[in-house]
This record gives sequence, structure tokens and C-alpha cells, in this order.
Amino acid sequence: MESFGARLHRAVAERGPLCVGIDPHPGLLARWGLDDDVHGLERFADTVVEALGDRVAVVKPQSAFFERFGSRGVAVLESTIRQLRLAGSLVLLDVKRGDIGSTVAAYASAYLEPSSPLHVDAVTVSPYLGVGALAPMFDMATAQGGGVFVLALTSNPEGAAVQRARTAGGRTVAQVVIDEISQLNAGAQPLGSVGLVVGATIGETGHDLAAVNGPLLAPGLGAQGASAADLRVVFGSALPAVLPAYSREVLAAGPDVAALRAAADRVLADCRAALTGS
Ligand SMILES: O=C(O)c1cc(=O)[nH]c(=O)n1[C@@H]1O[C@H](COP(=O)(O)O)[C@@H](O)[C@H]1O
Repeated sequence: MESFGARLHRAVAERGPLCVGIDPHPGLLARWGLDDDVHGLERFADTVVEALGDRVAVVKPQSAFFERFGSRGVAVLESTIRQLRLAGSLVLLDVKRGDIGSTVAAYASAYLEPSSPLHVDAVTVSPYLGVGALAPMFDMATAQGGGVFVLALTSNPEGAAVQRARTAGGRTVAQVVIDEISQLNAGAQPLGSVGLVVGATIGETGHDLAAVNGPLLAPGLGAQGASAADLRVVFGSALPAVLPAYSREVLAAGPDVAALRAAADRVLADCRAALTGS
């Protein structure tokens, strides 16, 4: 079975290095002229799928905005996932799960087992119960060709107090996460299937990402204040592995399908220039 790392590598080569989030904030629903209810949610998600599903490498639905509407919102999420996969984009579900290992096994089956209604290509996870507790997720990803993105250095200002705290050995908590994931990806070709999340907002932090050999999801661009030009500062020599992620910056262009496509094209051009230095 083809690995997620290989599938992502191909998708980025074909469609360019870009992940667009589906984050139907109440304010965006209003801006699009939609009601803040499950019908507005469905219309919003369907429009993003129509505009971007056949052209963006990775689409990242934010589960929270679907869960707000209970089981009917989750049904919209299931349908959004199916439509995105049919349209050919990889689906990264942003749920930031993390728990003791036996429970992580259930999350792994919910998101990475092909028979699950919420089956996606990859999922975000939190390592704060220990990277080792996530082993069932990594195992399921390996078995099913799925991907996992582990929070390392998040884009929000509150993250630094925990993530940059020093462990007894002198490394930061984030560096321990980075090093453990680097070991999991060692030797993978063309790219490992376990990625990290590193915010584009964090500036130069001195963390060593050189050995990760997996994708580096970079949220925080646009609405949170970072620009594509900041990627060089944050990622340095690890730039080729960066997958820039935008939500509100692109979504604010809707509901017009052509305008959404133009916004995605614009940020993709910015990212290409920043990642290649051209
Ligand atoms: O895992 C994420 O995607 C994520 C990690 C992080 O450090 N910061 C972060 O903003 N995110 C998510 O990325 C999206 C950012 O949205 P915008 O700020 O609108 O581009 C939200 O869905 C966040 O939950």
C-alpha cells in the first residue's frame, strides 16, 4: 500500500504546496450570507469543496466547527470528507486528538481505518500524554497508508510556555517531540508519513527540524498574522518539507467560487515564492 508520505509528496508535486482549512466560523457564515445552523454549515462546506477540492493538495476540515451542530454537523463532516476525496484532494482532519494508548487505538480506528465513516488521509494529534501513547495511531497509519500530524510548536502565543519548557536533559519539550518523530520517519522515501505542526508565527526558535523527514504543517498564515515570507525564518533548511496552511485568509474570499479559487491561487503563489526563494 502506498504510504501517506508518498501520496502527499505526489499531491504537492501536482497541485503545489498548499493546505486550505475548512473553518466555518459563525462570523464567516454571516459574511457569506448563511445562517449559523446546519444548513449554513453544509452550504459553506459544499462551496469550499466545489471551489478547491479539485485543485488544492490538502484540505483540512476543522472538526470543531462541524461538532458544534451535533450529529447533524458530524454527518455534514462525513459527507464533506467523502466529496473531497472524490475530488482528489487529500483530507487532513483537524481534531488534535491525544489520550492513553488504549483510547488512541479507538481514535486511530475512527479516523484511519478505511471502513470508518470518518476515514481521512491524515489527522492532527496532540503529544501531551507522551509521544509513545500515540503509537496505535502511528501503527494504524503505517498499516493503512494514513498520515499523522503531531503538534510540536503551535502558532498560538500560549503554546510556548509548555512547548519550549526544558526537560531534565536540557532539550525543550518540542525538541523531544521533534526527535521522537524524526526516529519514526528515519529512512522513509520520498517522505515519512508522520508530520509535525509548527506555526508560521513563531519566528526563529533554534529548534532543529533538519532530521524530521516528514511533512511540516505550517498554520498561522494570514489571519493569525504570519506571511509566507516568515516561513524562511521559522524553517530555515527544512523549508522543502513545509506545507503552508491557510483557513480564514482564503475562506474570507467566498462564497463566490471563482473568488475562492483566486484567493487560493494567490496564497499558493506566495508560498511557492517563499519556499523556492524565487
Ligand atoms: O493543527 C492545526 O491545524 C493548527 C495548529 C496550530 O498550531 N495553530 C492553528 O491555528 N491550527 C489550526 O489551523 C487553523 C488556522 O486557521 P486560520 O487562522 O483561519 O488560518 C485553525 O483550524 C486552527 O485550529
